Amino acid sequence: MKGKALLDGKKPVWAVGTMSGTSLDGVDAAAILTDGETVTEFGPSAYRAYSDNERGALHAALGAWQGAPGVDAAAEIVEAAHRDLLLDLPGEMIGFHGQTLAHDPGGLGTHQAGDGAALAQALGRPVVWDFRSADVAAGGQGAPLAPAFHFALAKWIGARGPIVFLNLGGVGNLTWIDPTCPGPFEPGALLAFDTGPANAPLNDLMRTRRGGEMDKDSALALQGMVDDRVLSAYLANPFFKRVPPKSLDRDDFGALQEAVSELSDANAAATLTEAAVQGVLRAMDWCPRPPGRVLVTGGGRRNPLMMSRLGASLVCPVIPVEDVGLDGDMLEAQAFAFLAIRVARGLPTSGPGTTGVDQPICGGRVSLPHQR
Ligand SMILES: Nc1ncnc2c1ncn2[C@@H]1O[C@H](COP(=O)(O)OP(=O)(O)OP(=O)(O)O)[C@@H](O)[C@H]1O
Ligand SMILES: CC(=O)N[C@H]1[C@@H]2OC[C@@H](O2)[C@@H](O)[C@@H]1O[C@H](C)C(=O)O
Repeated sequence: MKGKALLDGKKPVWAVGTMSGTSLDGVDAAAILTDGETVTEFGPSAYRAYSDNERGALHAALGAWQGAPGVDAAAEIVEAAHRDLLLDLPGEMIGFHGQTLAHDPGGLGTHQAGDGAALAQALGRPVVWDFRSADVAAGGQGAPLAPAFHFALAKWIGARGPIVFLNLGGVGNLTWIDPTCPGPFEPGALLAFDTGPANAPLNDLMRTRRGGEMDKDSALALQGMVDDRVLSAYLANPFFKRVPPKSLDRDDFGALQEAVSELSDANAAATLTEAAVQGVLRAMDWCPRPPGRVLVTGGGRRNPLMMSRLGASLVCPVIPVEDVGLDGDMLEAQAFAFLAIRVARGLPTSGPGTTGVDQPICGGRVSLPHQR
């Protein structure tokens, strides 16, 4: 269904957005009151962790496309987690991202597991979903999509000059913003792209070698030394020279994972942490003008080594988004609530500066309850 029919006028609406991110830790859900252009109010949020079994099944389905073995099971895990989580959260509309299993914008497309139409039926509320496919079909990267929300947040915090939002999730992505532009898709307002792997390779290392979930508080990396040979080989990847916008699949840097396999646990963790940092530093070189601040969101802002290395390497302050009154655990979920309202109003969700698509485009499908 066309989004435009769903919401007329500019009255702010409560929407709930969800994100099941590339770290595979669980599902975040957060409500915001918005007209899709400005944020009026932040609402309640909730988190549902995946169990070890669920995470294992999702992990096993990574890289799989529709119809492949394991994909239906993965989709059911994602939908069940959302049914649990969303029952108690208010919101007239849901922005459902799903779980990215595979992302190949120049080739096979992009694949988020989870059926928004089934969720709309189960929850009795309209669900906006499949946010990335239309952008990819139009020649865009299909990611990142949070930048339109980052732009609204830059206005919300009263930024007067260029700033950067840096998301350190499973994959890293940054958004450079000129908040003096009237809208997110005016030429020059945004430049956004993925920076490289962030927490995903570290999480995988901890899972396979230590049976853990993450390198909590950089405990392991702090005991190790960066392997310069592995790091240089990683940084020679042509991805870093590619002009943005550009996006990544979670496991695009498999060679890095392989290269650290010969290192000790601690040296591997130190090297993967530094690889995430170096990806961001390379990315910062693409900023059209130096930002006044880098506002960090996503779980990596809790990684003390990653944060101190970034802080020591960049000339501007690098601070968690909490320092400007935002919630770094829920920011991406909030983004998909915001994007849902944009879709419902027929507003663009991506543009040349964010996904490289030729013209701003409104992605996302709307499914109403009782209408499959
Ligand atoms: N205290 C901590 N110390 C080190 N790392 C942490 C800490 N807390 C969280 N993390 C890292 O952050 C990850 C979760 O980040 P986040 O929730 O932003 O990822 P995501 O939403 O799945 O990713 P993406 O933005 O790629 O979709 C954890 O899996 C872990 O790697
Ligand atoms: C294909 C896909 O799911 N990409 C994610 C992933 O996780 C971080 C980074 O890679 C970013 O490009 C994107 O997510 C955020 C929410 C985005 O679209 O803005």
